[in-house]
Amino acid sequence: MAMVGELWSHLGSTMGTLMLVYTLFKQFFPYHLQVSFEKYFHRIVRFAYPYVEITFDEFTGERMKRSEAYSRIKSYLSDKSTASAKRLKADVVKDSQSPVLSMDSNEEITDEFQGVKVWWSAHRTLPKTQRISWYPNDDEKKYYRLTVHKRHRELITQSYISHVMMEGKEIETKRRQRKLYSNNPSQNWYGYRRSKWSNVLFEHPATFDTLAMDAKLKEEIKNDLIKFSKGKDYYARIGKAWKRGYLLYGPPGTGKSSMIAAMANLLDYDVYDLELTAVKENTELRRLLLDTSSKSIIVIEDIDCSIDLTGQREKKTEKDGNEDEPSDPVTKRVKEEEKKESKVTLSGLLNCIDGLWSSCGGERIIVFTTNYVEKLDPALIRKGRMDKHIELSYCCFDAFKVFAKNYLEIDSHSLFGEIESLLGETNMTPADVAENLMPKSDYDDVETCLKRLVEALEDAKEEAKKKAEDEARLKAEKEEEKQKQKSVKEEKEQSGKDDKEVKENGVALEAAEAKENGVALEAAEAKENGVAH
Ligand SMILES: Nc1ncnc2c1ncn2[C@@H]1O[C@H](COP(=O)(O)OP(=O)(O)OP(=O)(O)O)[C@@H](O)[C@H]1O
Ligand SMILES: [Mg+2]
Repeated sequence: MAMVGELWSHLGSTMGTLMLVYTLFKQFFPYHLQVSFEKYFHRIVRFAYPYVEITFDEFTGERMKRSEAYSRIKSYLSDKSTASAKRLKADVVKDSQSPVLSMDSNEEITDEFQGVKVWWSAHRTLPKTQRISWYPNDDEKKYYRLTVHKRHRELITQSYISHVMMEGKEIETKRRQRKLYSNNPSQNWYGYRRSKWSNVLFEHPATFDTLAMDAKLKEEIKNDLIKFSKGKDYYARIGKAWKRGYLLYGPPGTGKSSMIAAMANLLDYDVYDLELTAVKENTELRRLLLDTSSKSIIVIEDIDCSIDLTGQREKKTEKDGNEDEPSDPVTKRVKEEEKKESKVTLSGLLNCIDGLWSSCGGERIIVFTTNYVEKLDPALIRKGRMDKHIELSYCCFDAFKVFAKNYLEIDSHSLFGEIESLLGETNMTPADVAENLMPKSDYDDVETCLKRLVEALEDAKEEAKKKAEDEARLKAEKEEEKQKQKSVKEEKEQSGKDDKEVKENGVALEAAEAKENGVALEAAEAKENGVAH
């Protein structure tokens, strides 16, 4: 690859002559003549200049999002510039060891495509007003410029640029260190850091080989993921956004987070760990998701704790709020505003998962985890949103064998039979099985570790039995208490009935007596009247 100095030799004698005229004119003519000459000179140069220039800015769009084209060109050129550019910049670090080199500002290199020569240069423009600051200037603009002869315009715009983008992406993918992102609170989104996500290198060692679970289920999940990652054309053909949702549920310590790490390692994806409680509202959530890259897994852990799924939490906060309601109307208003602000609603989340926004930006996997699947709103986990529901449960014998292989490097042992039947009788999480199997000192051999597990399983079985007995006793006591209360109630009702009868009888007696008395009185009166006549 030749240096860009060659570019000028291609401009030919016309440009050379023009430059010479310009220099002479500037030296020998007075200033007021220079000004009007310069105007015409630039027009002539533009007319005679036989090249097309294309600029690629580092940031584009209203939201000043980093341009993907810029990063791809950077990767593409870094390969080329390592061999030819004189000033290089070491800015990205791969495998924490080898720095990745790229072309420094104002450096230029040439490239060749189908026999056509093109020139690339890196630029940086500084703001007009300089200010003293510790931080890099926000107004600083970086860009690459591609220069090519006019007659190759079509080839360059139609084929060369796509070739650069594709190669650049491939180099990026090969080189990139996978990252684990976590969302920043929105007050940190602007200003110097200007980032919605913070990241660290993703170095979780879990893989599907180290994941202890049912072998058939494991294979099924792996195939599902691989099929998804290769499904670009398929998804385009059936008219679906290229994304897939997984719901991982099960008790604590059954490997939900480990499975997410294994998924990322299998597919070579980044992980975005989205903390929903730090997101104030639906629009913020949308912005966060728009700012994720393709080939990524977006994770919302413990989804049941992160969002008001049923409306109950909302009611609860309102009730709580009433308890210490401020009397001052201004504070009350501020509190109300705050309450209104900190809300990501279920519908907002659903919209982000499979609304129109969700299709922006290429392949993505969304994973929700929960310990309580029954608490989740069916709308959230219906197929199409969470396409695959995976239950991670207590350790089975298949899962134990994976641990035995990984932790103790054994495929069989005389204690395996006993362990298998104990695992069938009692519930122990993979996390607990792993902890018991792990050698605790250099003196712990295979036998010791397996025996420790057997003991732990027996203890767990005993405990579970005791717990079941206690529960049964408690249930029986409760039942007895209920029966007692029932019979007391019945007795009371009975005695109430008796009282009523007594009362009713009393009233009837009184009525009969009154009647009798009334009749006697009337007879006496009639008699008296008769005597008088
Ligand atoms: N299925 C498994 N395979 C391999 N290791 C496991 C498995 N389950 C648990 N572990 C081990 O137990 C530890 C805890 O597992 P993990 O964090 O994946 O559980 P979890 O299901 O995400 O739990 P929680 O619901 O509390 O978040 C991990 O460090 C891992 O080593
Ligand atoms: Mg977890």
